[in-house]
Amino acid sequence: MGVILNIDHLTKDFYLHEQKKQIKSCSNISFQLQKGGFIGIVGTSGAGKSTVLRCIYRTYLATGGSVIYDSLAYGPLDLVTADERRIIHLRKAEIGYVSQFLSMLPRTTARQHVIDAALEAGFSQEEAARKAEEMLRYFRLSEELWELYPATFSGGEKLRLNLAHAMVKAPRLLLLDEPTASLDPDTKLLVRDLLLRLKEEGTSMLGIFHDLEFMDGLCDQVYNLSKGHFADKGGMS
Ligand SMILES: Nc1ncnc2c1ncn2[C@@H]1O[C@H](COP(=O)(O)OP(=O)(O)OP(=O)(O)O)[C@@H](O)[C@H]1O
Repeated sequence: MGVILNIDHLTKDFYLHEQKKQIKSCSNISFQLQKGGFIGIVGTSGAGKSTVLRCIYRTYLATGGSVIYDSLAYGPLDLVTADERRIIHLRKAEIGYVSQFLSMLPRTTARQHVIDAALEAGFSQEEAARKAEEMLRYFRLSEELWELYPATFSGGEKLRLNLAHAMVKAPRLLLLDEPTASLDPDTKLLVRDLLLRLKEEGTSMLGIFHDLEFMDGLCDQVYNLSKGHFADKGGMS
């Protein structure tokens, strides 16, 4: 199968200019994700879990180390140093990211937001519209909301829209930052089923979840960031 993501001594420091203070967000993180694999990330609060995902997605620029991603478009590429144009292409076509927070253009309806993601991934207009509907239905976003701007949606509605937006692309690599944090148990199960389906279809995934039960049977390995090594399946070793 091979390795899709090789993270080597990844380090991110922040310098707070006003306080003249250096913050170590994550230090010397090294692990590999196999193609089609699913690694769950655990660790104490503040250990740097979100920072690692953001450095991979390049919303944060790492201060040290490398993140070699075996891309379809360019072959093996260091996401820490890759030029912005390539990063933008990979986000559109290959790498998905879901967090608890919705980020979208202000005057875009819920339906259009998901269609845009499918178009970016290369689907035709007709396919994009069909796939967007399928995802919105799957995540049970009420049809009454489809033509509205999501600014007024509830937390759970925003999250379900986020999931539809990320998953409509069926990305090659999916980064999940606590995507189920504010969901009810039924919707959590929907997310879990879809992640299992994506896994069967070959998507490689890296996810932060606080719910260890949710991770059970989904993740092949659990990486404990605070301890810097792979933990038992329960994630607590
Ligand atoms: N933009 C930023 N500027 C300054 N410090 C930051 C920034 N982002 C993260 N940090 C710091 O880096 C450390 C790690 O944060 P991060 O959000 O990655 O932790 P986490 O393991 O995901 O925590 P939690 O489980 O509580 O969400 C924290 O001390 C945080 O304050």
